[in-house]
Amino acid sequence: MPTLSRTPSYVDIDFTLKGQFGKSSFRPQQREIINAALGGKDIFVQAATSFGKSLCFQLPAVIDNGITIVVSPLLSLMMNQVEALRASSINANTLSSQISPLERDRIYKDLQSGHPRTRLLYVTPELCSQLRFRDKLHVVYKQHELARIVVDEAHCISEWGHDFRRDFKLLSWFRDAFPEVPIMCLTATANDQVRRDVLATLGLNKTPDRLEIFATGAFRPNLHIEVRFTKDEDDMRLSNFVAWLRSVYDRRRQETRLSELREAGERVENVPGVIYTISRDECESLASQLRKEGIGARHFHAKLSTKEKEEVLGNWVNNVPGYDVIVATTAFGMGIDKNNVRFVVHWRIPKSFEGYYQEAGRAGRDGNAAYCFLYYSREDMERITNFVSRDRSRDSTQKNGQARVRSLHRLIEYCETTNECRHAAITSYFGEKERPACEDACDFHKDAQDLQQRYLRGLASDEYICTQRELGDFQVGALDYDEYAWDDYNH
Ligand SMILES: Nc1ncnc2c1ncn2[C@@H]1O[C@H](COP(=O)(O)OP(=O)(O)OP(=O)(O)O)[C@@H](O)[C@H]1O
Repeated sequence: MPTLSRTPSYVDIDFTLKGQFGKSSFRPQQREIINAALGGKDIFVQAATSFGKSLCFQLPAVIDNGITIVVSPLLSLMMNQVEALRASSINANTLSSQISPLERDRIYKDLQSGHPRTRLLYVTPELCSQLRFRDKLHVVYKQHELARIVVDEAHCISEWGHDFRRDFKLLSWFRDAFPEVPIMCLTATANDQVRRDVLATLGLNKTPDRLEIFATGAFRPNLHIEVRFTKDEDDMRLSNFVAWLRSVYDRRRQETRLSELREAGERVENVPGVIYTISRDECESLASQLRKEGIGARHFHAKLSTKEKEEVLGNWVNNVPGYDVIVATTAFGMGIDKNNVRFVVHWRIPKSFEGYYQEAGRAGRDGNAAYCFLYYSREDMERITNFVSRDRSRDSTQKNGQARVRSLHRLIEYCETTNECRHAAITSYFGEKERPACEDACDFHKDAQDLQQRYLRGLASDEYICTQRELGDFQVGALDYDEYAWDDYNH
């Protein structure tokens, strides 16, 4: 059996952090995770969005001998990470449908050499099942150069997870084929059941003394979380959102703030944000309505060409005027790492609790205050429930179907609850016992009475919903969901 040459203990990880990644210090727990990885442990990391999980495998990959294989569900996520690593002069590549045949051959030759120059290779789970790729990994393994397998967004392995993907289950092959090669898996959104399932599927639970679990909790104290109530008959979303954004602009126009902005070379309207909608049509029409209100909004969904997507994303990331707000479907999500996103708005209730929090987690990655609103109506709740039930019977496994329905029910419950801290509801959903120190970072803590009144005034009554349900008003189709907004995945 090939044994891997592990990194010597005198390696200075602070030096690599500064020199190669340009960061001055580790965030809490990153050092411990990286040291455990360098010690050859299997690792499960569950940490909040924007924690800095990527560094936990990228830094060891730079230090360790050999190549690190990173399995990732999304093309956009891979491309972003590869670009960022290359910008730090790290030899990173991706083997995906996005690269040219020439580039692909070059990478396969690199693997075939047994001593690849590539330090991090990003691949899809689908590729990991292909014989050609597996054969090349065996060559590398025999040369003791397979340093680590990383499974990013590891909740996709579990049928109990909201984003289950069948090909992730087949990753169990890695432990069987390369028993000594350490495996690291990372996620922001796993409850206990998902975690157990991930560890069992990857075979990590069979060797508990090799395994270290790091769970830092889901609480993001800088996110101000609110649910805003509305109904079809008196839909206030647009006026409410525009009024809120204008009030933010007005605050930025006040004298002291304005001079600070001038000094920083920032525009008043450069308040970057994302609005999540569910249908492509709504995504386009809302962006256009916002432009009519003088807001620099652009739409983003799975049906845009790669060139269009790159243009919208690039201009938004670079704070170009006219690209302040992205109106997107879920095609825009994981892997978006813009640090000054000041708000994430859910225009309608999303399909799952985990999806909601993952998307909200795009906000405030610089640690400064950011706002997360979810516009909730009972009519949407009915529509999305019908949609998820249909989806369940169509293409998911029985377990996964149940898990999705349960996740949506918990999200509905969360929206309809007015007597509890939002952050506490979220961390409790992810199985955490400790109450987060929210202070006033949610609608309940800001003004519980106002929340209760908005709830009573804002929603359609149960009787009305019952009648409309009987009339068949909430059947799937009424909203034209961007079902495979997920078609960004590399199927
Ligand atoms: N020690 C550090 N010092 C400064 N910035 C850091 C540090 N570690 C990570 N970051 C930055 O934090 C941001 C978030 O990191 P990363 O994308 O790895 O988050 P994540 O934990 O994967 O979050 P998500 O699950 O939301 O994608 C990145 O811009 C990254 O460069």
